[in-house]
Amino acid sequence: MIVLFKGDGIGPEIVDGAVTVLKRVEQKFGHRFRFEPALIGGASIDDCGKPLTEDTVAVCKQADAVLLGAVGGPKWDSIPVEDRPERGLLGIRSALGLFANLRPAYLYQELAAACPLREERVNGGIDLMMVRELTGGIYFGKRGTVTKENGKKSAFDRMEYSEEEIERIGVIAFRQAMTRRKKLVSVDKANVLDTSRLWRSVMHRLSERFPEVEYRDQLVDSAAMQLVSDPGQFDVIVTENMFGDILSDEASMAAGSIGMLPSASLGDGTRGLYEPIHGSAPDIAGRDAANPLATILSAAMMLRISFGMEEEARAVEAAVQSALTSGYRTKDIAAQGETVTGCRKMAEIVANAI
Ligand SMILES: NC(=O)c1ccc[n+]([C@@H]2O[C@H](COP(=O)([O-])OP(=O)(O)OC[C@H]3O[C@@H](n4cnc5c(N)ncnc54)[C@H](O)[C@@H]3O)[C@@H](O)[C@H]2O)c1
Ligand SMILES: CC(C)[C@H](C(=O)O)[C@@H](O)C(=O)O
Ligand SMILES: [Mg+2]
Repeated sequence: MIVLFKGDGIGPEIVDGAVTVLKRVEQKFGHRFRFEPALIGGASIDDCGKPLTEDTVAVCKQADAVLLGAVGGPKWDSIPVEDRPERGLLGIRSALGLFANLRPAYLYQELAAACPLREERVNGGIDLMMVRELTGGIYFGKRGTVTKENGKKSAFDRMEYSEEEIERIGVIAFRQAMTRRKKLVSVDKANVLDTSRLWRSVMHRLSERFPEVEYRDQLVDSAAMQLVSDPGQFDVIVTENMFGDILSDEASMAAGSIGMLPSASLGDGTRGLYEPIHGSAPDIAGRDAANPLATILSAAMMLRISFGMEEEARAVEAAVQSALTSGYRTKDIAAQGETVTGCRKMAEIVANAI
């Protein structure tokens, strides 16, 4: 069973696109997926006042996989942070124990013109895997706002990591590297933060267990710079929650658009949550202008990881490649003068190419 969280903004449009493709996979390969629609984020707030309910969490715990569009938008921006749509997303990641977030960034040759980096920076190709810790760090630490004696406020967000949390994400990253080009960069801020120094010492220990992996550490500010100056050098990057959030949006531009980057959030078993890395894009919502490919590629990751359907996953990825090779472009990936295809049509083109 697949829980479908359409969410907010462009969420319904891009999830519909992914479902169009999954229905084609059913037809072509003789499967039958059971889709279970559920509410999260602003859609859930509008329905019952909460961004995620216990009943919804219970349904997700019964599921094989969860496919999510995006949450959030201006309508809910003035709600206190604990009740905002984004809390629903953090809540489901945490409730399902999804500590490992895999965010592959790949530049399709056809999209080189859409990439804002100069050609010589990307012509060696870009194919990297960001492994982001997802249920710890500053996102989940103690936080608060206090009023001081002088009447002014002070706020804090605490960042904490245990060795166990670092080790389990590190193991995932080293294993990813072993299945790829065997290069791993761990990104931290060890020249300032204690959490980063602990992070680094655990990664060093792990690197002895994976001697075939060429390992190095890099400070986050320098990594941010290198991601735009020479993105092709990276194979696997492992980093903590907030650095990974920021660096993956940055890496998406090396791939041409944030509308191209899928993700898988995983825990100990095969159940996963699959979602594009981008948000609800309120500026283009409801206009059939969103790029559905990140969500479609997330569905491909779901087929591969949660359902063990390698052939089907490859068929979806090949269909995305074929749509791009045939010249179809949503607005975000269209170079000057290229014809623009809408969200629904793009999904149909991909589905028909399977
Ligand atoms: N996983 C999630 O659900 C998630 C992720 C990030 C942000 N958000 C939320 O989304 C809301 C909007 O955030 P934001 O504007 O900072 O980031 P965003 O990722 O929604 O949008 C940033 C820019 O990228 C464009 N964009 C994003 N996805 C696109 C797609 N598929 N096709 C074409 N263009 C696309 C948008 O139009 C916008 O110009 C906020 O409420 C934020 O909290 C949710
Ligand atoms: C919406 C927000 C909570 C989320 C995050 O920061 O993890 C988003 O930016 C993402 O990248 O999935
Ligand atoms: Mg983000």
